[in-house]
Amino acid sequence: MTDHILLVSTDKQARLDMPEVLRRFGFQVTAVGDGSDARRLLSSDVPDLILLDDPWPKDVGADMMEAWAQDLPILVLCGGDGMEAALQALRLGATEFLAKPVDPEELAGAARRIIDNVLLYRRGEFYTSVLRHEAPSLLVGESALLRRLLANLAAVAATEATVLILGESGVGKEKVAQEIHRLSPRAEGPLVAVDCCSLPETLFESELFGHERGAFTGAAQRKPGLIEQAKGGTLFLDEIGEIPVPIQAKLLRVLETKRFRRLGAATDIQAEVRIVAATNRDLDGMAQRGEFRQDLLYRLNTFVVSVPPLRERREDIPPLVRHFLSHPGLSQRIAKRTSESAMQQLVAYDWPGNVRELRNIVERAIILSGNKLKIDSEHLTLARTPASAPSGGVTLTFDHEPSLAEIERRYLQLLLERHEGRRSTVARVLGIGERTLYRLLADLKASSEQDQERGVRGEG
Ligand SMILES: Nc1ncnc2c1ncn2[C@@H]1O[C@H](COP(=O)(O)OP(=O)(O)OP(=O)(O)O)[C@@H](O)[C@H]1O
Repeated sequence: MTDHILLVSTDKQARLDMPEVLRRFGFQVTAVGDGSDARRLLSSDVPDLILLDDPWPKDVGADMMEAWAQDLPILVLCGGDGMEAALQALRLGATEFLAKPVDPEELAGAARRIIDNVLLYRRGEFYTSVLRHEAPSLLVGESALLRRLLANLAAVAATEATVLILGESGVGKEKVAQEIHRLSPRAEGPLVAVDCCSLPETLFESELFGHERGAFTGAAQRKPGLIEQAKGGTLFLDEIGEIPVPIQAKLLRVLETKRFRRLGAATDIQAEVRIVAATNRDLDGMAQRGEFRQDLLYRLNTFVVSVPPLRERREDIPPLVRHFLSHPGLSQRIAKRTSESAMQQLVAYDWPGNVRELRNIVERAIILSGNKLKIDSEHLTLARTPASAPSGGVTLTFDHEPSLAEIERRYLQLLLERHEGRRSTVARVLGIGERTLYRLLADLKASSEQDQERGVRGEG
């Protein structure tokens, strides 16, 4: 197929001669004398290259050049004293320039090279995107809801839009963030995940934005923050509802201006990141109570992805079970299957702890079934559904006089089991914030690692 060049030149003689020369090298050329003719032609036909002759027409402004350069390669021909024009053209996105007078062969050679390069680049882009999309999704499942979710993810991944992921605890919000990153043009860059719940409030700012040397006592070195570490990639802010209000204002500035400042710095830095955030909290309610900035919420709401709870997409349960059974970390390298009745039980269960709970149950069943190939109902330790779960009293029994710390630990374990690890619910029952609960859980984890006795011995 003949490659098509659009020549834009105010020089009438050039509009006659140059197409003649280029045609000899196998190009098809259309010549126009001003920007409006060029625009008209571009609205109906897409050339492979724009050849822009200096001095270019008065009605070809910077905006027009930039718009052209977005879609098409531009080769600029500049006069002996036209260096300034050439540089400006390059700044606006032109691909290359040649100084006049141009040797016909050199001109044809440059045009051919540029067109071929663009084609190669576009092919590369196409196949990369095909491969990326054809690689199995990180999100396992076959339900219509999940397929719709994946289609939304693919659409938003291609853009730079900020995404807010909503959903119950354990539903797969972090997996969704990973999938957005994987499908995005930033996939080669880093994905930096920040658990806003676990970052102590005092460290939050310096961790996120970094600090200069001497910014505060103990800041012996300049330290880039997580935003900088995510440069060229994606910054995933998990549990964004936990961000302290003063930091929310600074984060809003990053979203609005793409700029931020290290602690103790005098100048701004460009934030070259795409931000994806997630929460299981009701940010609207928080905003109404003044716990979350309305303007930040407004910014985050640009594109909202809601991940449905597992009980609303039960078709995903069998493929997820198979996925976890074949997970090398979990399967102990035995290809296990579930009995029909076990699978039926799993599909019928309500999964208040969502996919995380399913994963835990499968993990436990793998262990409990020992060397048996088949996982049966007896290996499933499904909790009582919330409807049948005790809602009121609690009895903790000890075979000795417990310390206060022991009682606290046991009670936390009980509540976690009862509420399927849903931190927000447990925090509400205890009347504390999720951040405080997180700290208690970290202590619990540390002490239960030392404690060989597992599980809850007493309950109401
Ligand atoms: N569709 C899925 N396919 C495969 N694994 C999944 C899927 N959804 C969730 N998981 C797995 O379930 C577990 C919980 O998922 P994840 O951590 O993404 O949930 P979350 O919604 O971010 O939880 P939280 O609200 O507690 O932060 C992880 O082990 C994750 O790999």
